[in-house]
Amino acid sequence: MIKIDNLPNIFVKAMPVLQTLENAGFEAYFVGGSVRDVLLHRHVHDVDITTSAYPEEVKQLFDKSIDTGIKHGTVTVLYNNESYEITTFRTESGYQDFRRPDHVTFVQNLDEDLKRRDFTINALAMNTKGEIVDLFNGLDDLEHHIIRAVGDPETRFHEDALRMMRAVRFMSQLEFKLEEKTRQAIKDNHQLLKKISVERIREEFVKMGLGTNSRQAFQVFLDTQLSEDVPDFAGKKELLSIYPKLQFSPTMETNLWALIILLLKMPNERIHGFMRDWKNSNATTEKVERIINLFDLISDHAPSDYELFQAGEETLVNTIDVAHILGQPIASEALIDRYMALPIKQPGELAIDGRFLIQRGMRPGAQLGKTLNWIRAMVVAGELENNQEAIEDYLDNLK
Ligand SMILES: Nc1ccn([C@@H]2O[C@H](COP(=O)(O)OP(=O)(O)OP(=O)(O)O)[C@@H](O)[C@H]2O)c(=O)n1
Ligand SMILES: [Mg+2]
Repeated sequence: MIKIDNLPNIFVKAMPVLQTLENAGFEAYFVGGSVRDVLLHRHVHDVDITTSAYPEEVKQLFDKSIDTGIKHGTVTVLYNNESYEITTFRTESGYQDFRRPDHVTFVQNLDEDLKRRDFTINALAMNTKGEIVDLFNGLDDLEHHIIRAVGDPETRFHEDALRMMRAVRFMSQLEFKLEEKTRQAIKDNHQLLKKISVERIREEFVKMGLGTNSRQAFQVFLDTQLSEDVPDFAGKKELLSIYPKLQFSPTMETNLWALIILLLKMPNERIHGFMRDWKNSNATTEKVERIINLFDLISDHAPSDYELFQAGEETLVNTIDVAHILGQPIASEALIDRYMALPIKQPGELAIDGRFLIQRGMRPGAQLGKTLNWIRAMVVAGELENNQEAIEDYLDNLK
């Protein structure tokens, strides 16, 4: 049996939680992503615990707990200022709608619990001694970098169709290959994805897009027809097939969306609806629109200092990144240098504000806004010094 020595601190800190369960006569294991990631020497961001104890029994053993998903057997326990999700061994049955089990059945052993998990590499468990339980050759698949469904892939995808998106997401994040039967089952069942909420699909899509192997994963996303069953991608395979041929992968969510929008050759007035279809936040949508606007502007002409100022640093850097990924020649260093040399880089850096103009006797209103914009433009253009006295002199001379 494989045994991990020198467990990362996140496991060491959680060990007393497992020990508490064991001391009370229950079984307890780390399971899922944390076990996979420690074996891959990847960063472990959280640990999930599975146990033979029923939720009520778990709650009795710890001072502080929250019923996060008690219907599905999950209790969140607070221990030493950390929170841990503890889920009772369970199977799932009766998948009426291809997304969430109708009901869960608690089971008495770990084997039954591991059987219903999505991929062999996610069906590994680890006990308090650091020993790995591997019922489906997950260790072998980890070693050979293979994503393979546990047991029958069709059954796994009918239980939860989101798992098909998880398959390509893990391909991208872990740089793994997709086992042939698992791939075929996705191809045969991609339309089940229609039943899944856009929020859940988006989460996996973004993780795929930002993974280090996103271009290879995207190719499989297209080949298996998964792309036909996500918002606004149906019938767009040809345009999207550029993605796997790009030189680099995006590392920011806003830039991923901007790339997709540009590849889809989307008219500007469609962007808002597209982002809404994917249930993106207004904040993300606004950032993406700013990137597209600047991209269009830069493609059209060399931006003026004021246009660079209006774009702002974040949008400028992101737009340069997007252009770079698309292989568009763009004088990125010169643009950054020019931006850095601007007398002011943000509206708030102007030496005066509206209040200052009002103190000088201007009335609040549209004219005041125009004057402020005008002064700002003069300062950005380097035609007026950014200090109160210079600006006052300038305004006095206008009279
Ligand atoms: N649709 C799903 C979602 C999750 N799981 C199981 O629940 C575990 C935890 O799920 P989750 O945290 O969503 O994924 P992780 O594999 O832990 O990956 P991540 O690092 O993104 O958290 C998975 O490893 C897998 O065993 C599953 O079988 N089917
Ligand atoms: Mg996880």
